[in-house]
Amino acid sequence: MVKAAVLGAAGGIGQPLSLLLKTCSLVHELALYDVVNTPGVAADLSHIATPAVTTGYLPADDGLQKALEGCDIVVIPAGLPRKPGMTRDELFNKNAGIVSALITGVAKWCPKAYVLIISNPVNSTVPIAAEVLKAHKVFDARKLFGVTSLDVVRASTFTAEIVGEKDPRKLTIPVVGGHSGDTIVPLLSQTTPPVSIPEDKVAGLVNRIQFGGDEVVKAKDGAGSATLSMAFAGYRFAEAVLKAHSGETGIVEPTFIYLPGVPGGAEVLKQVGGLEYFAVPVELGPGGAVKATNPLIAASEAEKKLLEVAIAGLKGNIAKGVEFVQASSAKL
Ligand SMILES: NC(=O)c1ccc[n+]([C@@H]2O[C@H](COP(=O)([O-])OP(=O)(O)OC[C@H]3O[C@@H](n4cnc5c(N)ncnc54)[C@H](O)[C@@H]3O)[C@@H](O)[C@H]2O)c1
Ligand SMILES: O=C(O)C[C@H](O)C(=O)O
Repeated sequence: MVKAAVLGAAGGIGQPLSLLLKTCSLVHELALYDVVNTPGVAADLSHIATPAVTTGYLPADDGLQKALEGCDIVVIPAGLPRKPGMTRDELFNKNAGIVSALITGVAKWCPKAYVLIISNPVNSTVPIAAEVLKAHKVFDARKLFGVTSLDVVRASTFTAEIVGEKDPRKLTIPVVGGHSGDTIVPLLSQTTPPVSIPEDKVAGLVNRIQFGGDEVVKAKDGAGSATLSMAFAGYRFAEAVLKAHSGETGIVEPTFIYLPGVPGGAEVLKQVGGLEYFAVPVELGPGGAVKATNPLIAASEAEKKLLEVAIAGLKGNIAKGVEFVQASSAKL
């Protein structure tokens, strides 16, 4: 029996993501938590004829505790989205506190759950989550994931457009680094099956993958950022974790992880100047991350330059998250 919780379930991502989880045959109980509107969202979803029993919780009456108790997987899209002109880092001041409070709940009530962080800035909110779990002595790096799947989905979609592949799902592209602008590094040279991208199109394609989020923020014109494509991508990653949990083998998905705590992570860490967090394709198993793969060694010269820029950007983002928790850890 698998219990899943969505924290931030009434939001733009939370609602469609909860809908997809409600239709997932690997989920038996679905708990929706938000500071608003979850009773309505849960009532609505509960009429769908699938087995997952769906309940909604608000902060009152120990709602977070009730949502999290017994959870096997917690997906967190709670927090503010960007408006045009903002960077993801500008969300830090609001979202850092939201994520650390929710992870404190995870540490207390479901410390063994897989935790999938969607809330931005992912480059900092994942280190925040890790530090909170460490402070509570329940940190298992194999179960904490920064969800970078939207970058992977975009890489397939935009590359397919350029090479004339009608079904983007056929293209697998390792996207590594972090989740913001030039910390996102698509390793197009390692696309499988191999594709031939016209040389004059490569830089534009890389830029579109790195700044795809801005494209949506701009188009939504003040009404938020990617929600539907994110729900698709977040569900894809959650389903991968659940399939691996149920024993399916051979599942590999890129995700932003704490390298020192994942088998194979030390190899990647050496290659990224000692950064402790980095997204790489990760093999998943019943306990979460089984092995971090290292596609960086085979990066092309141009990709190595992109990696240098990503590493420099990530350093500050990661330190900011770690320092936020260390400065406030007395309050946890
Ligand atoms: N990782 C990614 O690739 C990715 C992609 C898209 C968006 N995001 C991020 O996901 C987050 C959510 O985006 P959205 O478009 O769904 O925003 P939204 O504003 O539509 O929804 C956020 C929800 O979080 C809830 N919330 C706020 N504080 C909370 C708390 N303390 N506890 C529980 N719930 C709380 C809000 O009530 C709201 O329902 C943003 O930070 C956004 O930047 C990440
Ligand atoms: O761009 C954003 O702020 C949301 C998200 O991180 C995205 O990549 O779409």
